[in-house]
Amino acid sequence: MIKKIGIIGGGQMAEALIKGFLERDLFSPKEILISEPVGERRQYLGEYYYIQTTQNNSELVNKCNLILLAVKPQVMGKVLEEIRDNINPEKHLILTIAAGLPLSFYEKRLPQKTKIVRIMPNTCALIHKSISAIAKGPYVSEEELSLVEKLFSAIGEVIRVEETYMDAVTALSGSGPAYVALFLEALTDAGVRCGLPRAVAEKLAFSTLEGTLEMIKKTGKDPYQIKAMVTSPGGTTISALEVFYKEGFSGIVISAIRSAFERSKELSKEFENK
Ligand SMILES: NC(=O)C1=CN([C@@H]2O[C@H](COP(=O)(O)OP(=O)(O)OC[C@H]3O[C@@H](n4cnc5c(N)ncnc54)[C@H](OP(=O)(O)O)[C@@H]3O)[C@@H](O)[C@H]2O)C=CC1
Ligand SMILES: O=C(O)[C@@H]1CCC=N1
Repeated sequence: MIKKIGIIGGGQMAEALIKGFLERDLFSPKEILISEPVGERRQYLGEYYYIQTTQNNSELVNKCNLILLAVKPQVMGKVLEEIRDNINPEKHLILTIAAGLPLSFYEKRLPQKTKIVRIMPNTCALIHKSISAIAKGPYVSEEELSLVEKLFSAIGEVIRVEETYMDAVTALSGSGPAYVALFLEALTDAGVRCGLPRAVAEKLAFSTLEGTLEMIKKTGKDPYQIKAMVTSPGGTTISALEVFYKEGFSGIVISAIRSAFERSKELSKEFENK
């Protein structure tokens, strides 16, 4: 059914997806066409992945029936204006990974009955460990949604959600790798503060995070139980936890993610008329 995928925007998420599609044999290089304005980047993508490249978005839409929009929300309005007249609702299935922009943003700018699926992956796509949430528009069939599920399985896990959850998904798992990286950085700095050489602190912090996640997965215990297992009466862990509780660690995490959630909602308003 899907003959060729056209990707608009050749940035880091697009590259992660291309890598996944090729590694899982979902497309051959000649079935992938990418549109990217920067010549150097186009050349890199073309030469490294042997895929076809263009700078012309409407030409890309004419040549492909599956279109993946991988540009920043700031330029999405302009891109939709460029491709609008080339979209055929019978032929095209549109996928978008842009943060914040609701399905209605695309519906307003594309021909009536265009089939659109909104997806929120994360950068762990680079190593096939993304979690991608997908939400479909009204004209997308079950078969088409299954196809999208299969495509995004190439870069990790896929979960179906209602569109109303997409801003929360973006705030939690879309932006999530940045929070985890920040926590790792803080753990490493803490080790350095306690006198460890940076390389040692980094190794301890990374392994601890990895081991804890693996242990939660393998034992089936929840984070509360794991925390209790580590916390000896009158010991070191409870001293640290006391500070986390006093300083409002969980409250900070919740407020930060709520802020990303609000920002995601704001984005659609900010770009509504662009
Ligand atoms: N980064 C992340 O972790 C995640 C990002 N997303 C979403 O994915 C989308 C892409 O993000 P990301 O890959 O990080 O961004 P990038 O900036 O890396 O990629 C976007 C690419 O689109 C190009 N571009 C700009 N204008 C046009 C145009 N008119 N036509 C074609 N291409 C164009 C940009 O070129 P130039 O550099 O010249 O502007 C750039 O190469 C965003 O909407 C983001 O919200 C979703 C989940 C996670
Ligand atoms: O920061 C952003 O807006 C994008 C969306 C999710 C991750 N990065």
